[in-house]
Amino acid sequence: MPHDYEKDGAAIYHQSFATIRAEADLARFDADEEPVVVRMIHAAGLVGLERDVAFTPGMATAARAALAAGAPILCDARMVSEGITRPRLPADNAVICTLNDPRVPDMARDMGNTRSATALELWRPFLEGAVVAIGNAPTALFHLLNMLEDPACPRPAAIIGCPVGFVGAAESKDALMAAPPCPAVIVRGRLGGSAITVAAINALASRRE
Ligand SMILES: C/C1=C2N=C(/C=C3N=C(/C(C)=C4\N[C@@](C)([C@@H]5N=C1[C@](C)(CCC(=O)O)[C@H]5CC(=O)O)[C@@](C)(CC(=O)O)[C@@H]4CCC(=O)O)[C@@](C)(CC(=O)O)[C@@H]\3CCC(=O)O)C(C)(C)[C@@H]/2CCC(=O)O
Repeated sequence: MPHDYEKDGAAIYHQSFATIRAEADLARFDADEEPVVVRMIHAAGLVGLERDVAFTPGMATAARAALAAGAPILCDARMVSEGITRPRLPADNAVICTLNDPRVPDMARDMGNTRSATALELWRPFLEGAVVAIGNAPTALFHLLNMLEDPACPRPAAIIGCPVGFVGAAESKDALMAAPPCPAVIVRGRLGGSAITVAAINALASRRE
């Protein structure tokens, strides 16, 4: 007997988002934030994630405006940059991931840091007004915060700071929210990851759903 299952992609999304809106407590999010949180929950398959999502005031509005104005999107990992749905982007925005640049391994050895963190040194020409998406590497978020301690370092328009894991993830996100250098959103604690981060970008790039 063949399995019967939903085969219409739009219907699957519709049903998922309706389930999330029925089950999650989204009351504290504004109209620009709510669709972002819905997509983050959707990517993680985890109602309850909303309790750990923290925006600085106006972050979602600022990120939407930056993307509409053509801001580049700077990603820590290819898993993030590859997940961004290009047709959603409002201004054919550049999506940049420098992790696999051939200069990075030698630079990382010289800097004594991970490739993920070191790759951010190649962001400097693109950083002003950019939307940053860090979904994997805690060291990348820590290094970005260190770069931005220099007042001469160009400022991004917004940071999605959702690295994941057990070493440095919670600490790097706490550091971001303790002194945000620009509008930011995080998922507190160990939770995070490339899929959740991509989902946030894809929501911010879309008209409200
Ligand atoms: C310590 C690292 C962590 N990686 C995690 C989780 C995942 N990483 C995957 C993959 C495929 C990649 N991770 C690298 C970024 C690699 N991961 C690290 C580093 C060693 C250090 C980063 C850091 O601590 O901040 C890092 C290498 C580096 O020198 O920077 C990756 C580049 C490794 C590689 O393939 O060379 C690669 C990224 C590929 C890309 O997309 O461009 C996983 C899929 C794991 C797997 O393969 O099993 C997974 C994905 C998680 C996600 O949602 O993004 C952690 C948990 C973040 C961990 C850091 C924290 C910890 O607690 O250990």
